[in-house]
Amino acid sequence: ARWRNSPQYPLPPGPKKLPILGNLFDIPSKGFIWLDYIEMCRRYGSDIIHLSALGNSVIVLDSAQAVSDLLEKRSSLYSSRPKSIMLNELLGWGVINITRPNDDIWKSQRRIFANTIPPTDVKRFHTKQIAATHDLLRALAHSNDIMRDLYTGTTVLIMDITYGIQGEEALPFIKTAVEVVDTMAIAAAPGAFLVDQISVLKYVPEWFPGAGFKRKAREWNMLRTKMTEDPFRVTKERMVAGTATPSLASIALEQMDLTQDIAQQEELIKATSVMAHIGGTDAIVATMAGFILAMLMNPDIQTRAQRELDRVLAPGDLPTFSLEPDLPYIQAIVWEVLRHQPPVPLCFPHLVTEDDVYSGYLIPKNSIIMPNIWSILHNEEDYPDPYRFNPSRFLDADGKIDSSVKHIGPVFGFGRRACPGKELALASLWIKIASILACYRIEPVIDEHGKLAQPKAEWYPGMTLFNHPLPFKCRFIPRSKDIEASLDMKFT
Ligand code: HEM
Repeated sequence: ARWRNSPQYPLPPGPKKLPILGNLFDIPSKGFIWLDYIEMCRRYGSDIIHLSALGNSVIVLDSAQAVSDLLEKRSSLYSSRPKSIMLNELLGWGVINITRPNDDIWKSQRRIFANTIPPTDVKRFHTKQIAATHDLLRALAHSNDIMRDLYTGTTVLIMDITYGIQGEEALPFIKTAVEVVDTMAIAAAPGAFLVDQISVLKYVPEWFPGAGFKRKAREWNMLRTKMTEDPFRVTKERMVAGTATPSLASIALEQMDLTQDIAQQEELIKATSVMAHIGGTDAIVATMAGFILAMLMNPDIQTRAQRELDRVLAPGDLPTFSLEPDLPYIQAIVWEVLRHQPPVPLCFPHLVTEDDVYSGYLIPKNSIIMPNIWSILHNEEDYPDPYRFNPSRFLDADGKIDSSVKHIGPVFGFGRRACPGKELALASLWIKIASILACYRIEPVIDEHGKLAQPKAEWYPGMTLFNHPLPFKCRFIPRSKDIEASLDMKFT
């Protein structure tokens, strides 16, 4: 085993372990696994439980307190990542920030992020965010595939921010990106591939019965290379030609230390860029789709948001970032969408690098730590009636932001590993949500009997670490023709 028991402290509670296999059959593997883990913690009456499977030690943390005590306050111990053979080695993703152990390569990539997308200066991307939002508004006017339009809009923006690849030029990159993110989500889920439990399996030849994972891995690795190399090449060519616009990749390339190994620095920038592309797409699309569903299911909330916008905007105007302080209800909607359906409900697993003791329990070195973000954001004490979609929970009696309500920070992870795209993501979501509500009434489609067909609001039920809605249909009905001029288009 890669971890060991201690004679002094017991392991945290958890299901009974079988010899060798441990809890292999207790580990949830069907979908919505965050709910299974909540249930398991309840069963053992503990906000920290222990599981093991074929030599891996897994700790599930179920409360804000435990997560803060360990992942935040003891961040130096709890900020590595488990090694996934499927994801890191066979698919080749071991080079990017999110999968990297807490080594120098990881630190360098975080530094590139901090220098090129600084959380204190997301303003530098406001113009790009507004342009992408207006493109999305135009696309939604005639949308017959909302998910596709949300993906397109999100990818176009992140390609601009990451590589300076703008508008329609970005479209060819989208197909690869969608496929890649799916493969990563499947490969990253603990227990998804047996190869991660039994590492010698990686040497099995591809044609061997049962070695389908190797064929998959080879195809998925080719996709990764394509997604990493193609856009980076474009940025470099443009820099040479003098036609590049500022982007994460171009700024980082300009900031390279020419006295050091250039090839090595380029590899780091390439990895940071593809990471931004991946991190900046899927969670935003899931959140936007979740927002649209929430508006369809809660027409009164939509009406209240539109009233707030109508009080602040002149007819024909679209929201700008300077209006943020005047639109607290829109802010509350953004937070509530993220809280109600967090896009990455079990975070990305952390790894503890030393033996530790917490609440009288041993946390063995090399344990995989799974903080349950879903559970933290559905805690009844912090968020009464947590399954109800209710943006007002973030506001006081005067409709202002109530600073005593717990912030949705956990949705972006913890400690030194916390999402470096947080501020960029919140700004993108805010402007898109405010603008869609200003421009359109979101309505169900009309069925063959002439009745409003309320969508079912279903979420992907398979085994994945990413929580996202299944495709659905709705109508975007322009609220006023006055906006046509701002968008430079005609609605009909
Ligand atoms: C709604 C949007 C987003 C959500 C909910 C989200 C959530 C998360 C979460 C939960 C983690 C894991 C943190 C941890 O392990 O403690 C993470 C990591 C990360 N995210 Fe995001 N993210 C979002 C958008 C973005 C964007 C826009 C970018 C980049 C432009 C980005 C880049 C990253 C990177 C690079 C990491 C890895 C950090 C590391 O391992 O050091 N994310 N994100």
